[in-house]
Amino acid sequence: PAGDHEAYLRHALSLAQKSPPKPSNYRVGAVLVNAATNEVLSTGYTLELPGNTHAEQCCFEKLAQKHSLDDAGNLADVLPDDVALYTTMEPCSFRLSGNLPCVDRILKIGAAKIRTVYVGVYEPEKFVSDNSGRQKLQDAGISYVHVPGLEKDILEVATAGHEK
Ligand SMILES: Nc1nc(=O)c(N)c(NC[C@H](O)[C@H](O)[C@H](O)COP(=O)(O)O)[nH]1
Ligand SMILES: [Zn+2]
Repeated sequence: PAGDHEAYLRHALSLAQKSPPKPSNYRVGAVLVNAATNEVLSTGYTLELPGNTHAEQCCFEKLAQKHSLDDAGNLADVLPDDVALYTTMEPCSFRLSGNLPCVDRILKIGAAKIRTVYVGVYEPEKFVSDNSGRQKLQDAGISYVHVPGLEKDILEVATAGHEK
């Protein structure tokens, strides 16, 4: 039910608040859920893992570590059939750092397992003006759902490290 979606995004937003503010990125939180059982499989927030890491990336890498996988791209081997990714900001399709975008990380895991991506906000124009993630995910057969209602809170947290 729709109410659950907001609850998962609020959980992701609470994770985003743990992210150290930086002027060059956004503070984002992500939660990976087994949609059939509502079990939370993994969580992540921006910079949680060492390096210039994204929330979704941390979500995947933590779960890969838990399953002794050296490449999160192989998570399909250990994921249940109907997984949902909740992320406060839509997955990146390009990163100014040149690191692998999270849309590509999702596509590597595959639509057979990650069925739906729920996002709280679209990426603002500040760093990357034309996030093409939605189209790429939908083209791969992944449902892409914007969950309304938390935009103001999500953006406030996401941009806390930016010059006012
Ligand atoms: N969905 C999402 N999750 C994150 O954890 C995060 N930090 C961003 N941010 C998107 C933004 O486009 C990139 O942060 C900049 O493009 C700079 O790229 P780096 O982050 O340095 O790789 N987006
Ligand atoms: Zn990303």
